[in-house]
Amino acid sequence: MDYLKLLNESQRAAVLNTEGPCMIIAGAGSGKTRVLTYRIAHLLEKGVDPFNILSLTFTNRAAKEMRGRIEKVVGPEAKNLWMGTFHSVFSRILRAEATKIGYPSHFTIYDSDDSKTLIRNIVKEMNLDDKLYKPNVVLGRISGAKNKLISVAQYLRDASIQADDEAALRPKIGQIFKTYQERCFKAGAMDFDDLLFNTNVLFRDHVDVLNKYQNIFKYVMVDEYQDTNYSQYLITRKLAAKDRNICVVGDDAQSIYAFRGADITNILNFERDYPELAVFKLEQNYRSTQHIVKAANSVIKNNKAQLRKDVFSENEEGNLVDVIKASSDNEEGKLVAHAIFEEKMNQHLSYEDFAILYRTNAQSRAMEEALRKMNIKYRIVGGLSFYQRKEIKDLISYLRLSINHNDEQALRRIINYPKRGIGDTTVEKLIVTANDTNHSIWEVVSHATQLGMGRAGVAIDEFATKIKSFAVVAQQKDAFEAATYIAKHSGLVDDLYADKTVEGLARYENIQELLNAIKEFVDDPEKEDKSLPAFLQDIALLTDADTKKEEEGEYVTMMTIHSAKGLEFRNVFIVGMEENLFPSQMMLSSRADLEEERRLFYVAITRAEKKLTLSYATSRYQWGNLRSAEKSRFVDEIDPTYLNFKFGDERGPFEKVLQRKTPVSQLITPAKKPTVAPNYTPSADFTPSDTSNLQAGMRVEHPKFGFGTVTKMDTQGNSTKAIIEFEGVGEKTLLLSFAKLKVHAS
Ligand SMILES: Nc1ncnc2c1ncn2[C@@H]1O[C@H](COP(=O)(O)OP(=O)(O)OP(=O)(O)O)[C@@H](O)[C@H]1O
Ligand SMILES: [Mg+2]
Repeated sequence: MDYLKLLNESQRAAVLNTEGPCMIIAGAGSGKTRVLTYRIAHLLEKGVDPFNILSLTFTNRAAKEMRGRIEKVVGPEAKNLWMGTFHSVFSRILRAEATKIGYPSHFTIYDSDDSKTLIRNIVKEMNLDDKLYKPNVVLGRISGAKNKLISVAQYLRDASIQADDEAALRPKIGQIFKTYQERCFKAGAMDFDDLLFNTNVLFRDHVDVLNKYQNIFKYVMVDEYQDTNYSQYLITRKLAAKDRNICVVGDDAQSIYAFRGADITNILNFERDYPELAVFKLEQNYRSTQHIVKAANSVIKNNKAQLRKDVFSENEEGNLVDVIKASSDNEEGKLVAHAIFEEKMNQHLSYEDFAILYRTNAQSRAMEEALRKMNIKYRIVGGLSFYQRKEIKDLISYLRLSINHNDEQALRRIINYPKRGIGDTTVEKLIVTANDTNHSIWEVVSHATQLGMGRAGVAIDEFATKIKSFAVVAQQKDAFEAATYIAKHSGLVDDLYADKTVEGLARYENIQELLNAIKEFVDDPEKEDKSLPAFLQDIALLTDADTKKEEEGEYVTMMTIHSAKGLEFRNVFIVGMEENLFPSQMMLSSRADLEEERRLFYVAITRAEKKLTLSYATSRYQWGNLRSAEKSRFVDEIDPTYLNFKFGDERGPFEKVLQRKTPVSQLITPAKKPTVAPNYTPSADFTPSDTSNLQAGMRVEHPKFGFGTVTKMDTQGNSTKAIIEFEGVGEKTLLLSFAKLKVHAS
């Protein structure tokens, strides 16, 4: 019971109070997540079966971390806990039960790109004005409705739930919504919101299923409860209705997802639903210095809508909050980069101790440039992730279509990629036929020759045959073997391979990287299901905050404030503290919006443990124009006793750094070598490459990297990697089943 010693009195009380409904609404850094973690550990110690505990977190990463901590207390049993985001836990349940609500168990999960493309297509098919019916706007409306559990029928019936401008400006949103749902259903696909919407449908229409899960989840816990929407609220309420062992933790002052339907009334509803509720208050912040906590308090007290809390810290007083003023966004980047470098050197820190937070992803560019110039390594969380790249989406579409032939978005993406003579008109024809006859596009595709599609018919037929053969492979092999097979036989690899530009090579390497990721998935002892559908589900459910690439070394973390929720860093920089940027221009028209923006600032401040720095620029490029900018009102809301202004003209320590004659270079990792061998022309034909006897020391040739020597072979399971030092290019790790290599005598 050592873990109980790691808690203060109120935290301990909340941990020990395992039975019945319980709510902890408490300030930032007060140990809410810690309480949840040890509460679960405590339940397990008391003998509760891990299979009976459900814990819902904000990101999959948070779940993983929590599981790790619990494992330290109770051992490997922690693996059996149900943990993850709402979307990942409930998609797992939907997989098992999908057929009950008319979906295939291998349903596809549409990401927001798929959803928007589908909407764009529907708008086109309906001959509507695409400037009025922008995919973003339409998807926003559809998503808003689903999060409130409003069905298409209800939406069409009840004009009062439509937004103000709809009747006049966009009267067809309801119709688009209807077609969109029909098309998703026909494609055997659910979008993100459907995962929650359909879980509610499942539990509403199938009492036996609901009972089953009520009996499984004897204890339900939700972190970041302030950011749940109505649909999530209802799911947890239904699940907990039998045993009423539900514990939610959150902080109303950190509610930042109203735009996605998060609803603060869920906290009030909770009190109404469970009159026997035990409420715990935590007020001591363990994360931050006193100055940081006080600065945060002075900001949030400007909000009218909030539950009263007195958050205090008994940590050291700490540094004042630095405020950096720069003359431009580029200078801001430079000053921040220098401040990071300076602080790291003076305090003997690691780059891992630093985070740069911004309001929108677009702000990362100037920061990245500055960091790169200083050779400070950084990693961006979220943003355009690996899985959104074109070539990756192409291969994933092949994988998806092999698993679910009805997947319309996947099919449209690759039916003529690589080119196989199925032109746009043919594709249009297929879609019209599918819509007119109420079939899925695949059903039309697989009967193309009967439908008299002419010459294209043959190509379509071949395509269908290919996909069917992929399905067979996917059924028999693990995710890695299946994906490698599909990558090769789809023609995609050859197509990328034929592109000899630097970008082409990068795309080719990305495909390799995806296969590496699948290999890792298959080799992960924690994954029970190694099949292709399991892998696809895994990646479909990554949240923005999950897309951090795990790389060796020390990196400064960069991300939006939204993604930083729940995290903590020793040193935090909040950049772009300017009017119209933060608070965002779009959030200035109502008090509610402005208060949400202020809560976002509160979240940002409270991520810092020891030191907080705010920065702003007096001019900035936005949409290609240089604009003058003004310091954010939020800076002025902080009690000036806690601030230390560092103006551009009295830079002091900065000046010294800026003038330093690059001693910095000694810390620099050498610039990346080019990835294409310089002045190299292939000496041979690479098609029949036999690498079965490849060994360290052998000399090889690669059509892009040129000549090299094998330094190491690495076999794991049935996959072998060769580590090769290429002349003029450097070391590369290649998967043998995939690499085109010619072996020369050593
Ligand atoms: N009783 C305690 N003794 C020492 N450290 C603690 C204690 N409680 C919490 N902490 C530490 O304080 C930090 C903040 O805790 P935690 O992340 O659980 O807070 P939180 O309330 O979930 O914060 P947020 O509102 O940002 O989600 C963590 O580093 C945690 O380990
Ligand atoms: Mg937390």
